[in-house]
Order: sequence, then structure tokens, then C-alpha cells
Amino acid sequence: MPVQRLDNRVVLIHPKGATAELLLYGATVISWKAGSRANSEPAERLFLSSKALLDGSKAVRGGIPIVFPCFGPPTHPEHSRLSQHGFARSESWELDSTVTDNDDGVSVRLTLGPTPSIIAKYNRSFHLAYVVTLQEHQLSTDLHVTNTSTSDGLEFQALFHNYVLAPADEVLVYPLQNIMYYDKTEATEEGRNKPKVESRSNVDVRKFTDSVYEDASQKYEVMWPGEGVQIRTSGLKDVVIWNPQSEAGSKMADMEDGGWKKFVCVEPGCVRGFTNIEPGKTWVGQQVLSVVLM
Ligand SMILES: O=P(O)(O)OC[C@H]1O[C@H](O)[C@H](O)[C@@H](O)[C@@H]1O
Repeated sequence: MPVQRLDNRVVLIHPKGATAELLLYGATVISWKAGSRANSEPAERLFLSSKALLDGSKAVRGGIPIVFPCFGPPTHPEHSRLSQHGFARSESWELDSTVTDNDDGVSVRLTLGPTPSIIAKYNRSFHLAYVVTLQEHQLSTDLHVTNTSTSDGLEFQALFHNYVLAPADEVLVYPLQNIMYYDKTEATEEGRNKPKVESRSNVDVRKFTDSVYEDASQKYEVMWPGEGVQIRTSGLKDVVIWNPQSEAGSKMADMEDGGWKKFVCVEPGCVRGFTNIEPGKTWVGQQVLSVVLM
């Protein structure tokens, strides 16, 4: 069976050996295994902390959590009762359907609408659909946000919080040179709100990094010796590069010891300002993660 529905998760299996696993909780992709040219044996491509809670009690530390409708602590008045990064990553989604299932790709669709627990903190008319597609060397995630109101606009932020499994002391992300960014590691609010311009041709995360690049290239190479992952996006104008290092990582209860040495978060999203959807319309944000075949 190329799509297996287990108790609290869905497993996609591609005929050529790649697999992906999603929790219904948060629609969080917690594993993506794919081979490369040098080694056709499928290997894990996403970091998942061994201390991550997978029982639905806390957003998952690793994989691909979905950030919606706010990035970071809420700043929009309509989001005031939400926690950091919103609710999409910490609500149970429904498995709606298998979209495709053939030699080319295996794809499922999950959905989330207003439930009593969401309405209690976010009383807006919306519908989310999330399509995850697995191919031999590729994983695509598409988030569809529909404004189901007939009268009011819907303002939101959204982001895919990809934990790419990579040696943090060697990995480089590019191209980000000359792009304006906001450095959230700055100590003061003034410092955090002051735009900087990226001077590096290759961005590393050897020190604590939390940078929000605005209007970026929408195509990123995440490379380390002998391996890499490419991320192509559409509808997602910004990208966040994050690695807490021990400075912030050692304070996280669900981060495994030294876990920050094993990943870089490359997080495409629309998080600077808010995106507005007219009543009855749908917005789509998409990313395609591909193993760089070397
Ligand atoms: O700990 P979390 O709520 O999962 O957030 C983890 C990180 O997400 C993003 O990368 C933000 O830019 C960081 O500021 C934040 O620390």
C-alpha cells in the first residue's frame, strides 16, 4: 500500500523506495527518506529531536511544522489569543484523501477547519488544505488557505519550518547575498527591527542564527560536503534561517543534547507583514524539497 493510515499518522511509500511520514497532529512531516545518486538507499533528510513529543501534547521539535496564521509571537490583533507560530502545528488535522498514487508520485491531502478549540482562540472563517507529495528524490508541500467568509478579508502569515538534517558546522545556504534581513538574535527591539543586508555569498549557522530574509530568491541551495537539498518555493516571498546553537538550544526541553549540531532550519514563508485573502478566495504557498543528486 503506497499510502498507509496508521493510528495517528500517515505513511507515504514511493515505488522506488522513498518514504515520508506525517503525523495528523499538526500535519507535521516527521520523516522524509530518499536516496541520492551516490547512494540509492533511502536516507533520512529531516532532523527530528529524540526528545520531540509525538503524542499531540506539544508542537513537534523537528520535521516540517506548519506555521499559521502568525509567525513568532502574535502581533496582529486577530491573533492575540494564539501562541507562538499559531495553531496549525498543534491541532489534529483530518486525512481527506489520496490525491495521486502512481509511479511518478504519491500524494495525500489533509484538512483543517475551525474546530471548537480553534474557534475559542481564533474566530475567523478559514479552511486549510495541505497536500504532501512524495517522488523518488523529492518532497513537495502545498498549503492552501481559503477565506470562507463572504464579507471579510483574512490576514495571515504562513511558513514551512523545515528542519533540514545537515551538519550545522559545515552547511551553507545560498543565494541570500544582498537580501535585506532582520536579525532576531539582536539583544534589543531596536536592533531586531533594524534591517541588515546580507553580505555573505554563503550563509553558515556556526553561531546562533535567527534571520528573517525579506523578499528572498525563493530558491535555496542547502549544501554540505558531498550532499545537499534544494528548496524551491512559490507564493512564499520570505525565508528564515535558524539554528539555536547551544546558546538557545540547550534551554529547549524537547531539544536533544547537541541536537543543534544536526540541522539547519530553512523556513520559506510569508512572514514580513501580512498576506490578505479576499472573501471566498484561496491562497497557495508551495515548496519542493529535492535531494541534490551528486
Ligand atoms: O520553539 P519554536 O516555537 O518551535 O520556534 C523555533 C524558532 O522558529 C523560528 O525559526 C523563529 O525564527 C525562531 O525565533 C524560533 O525560535
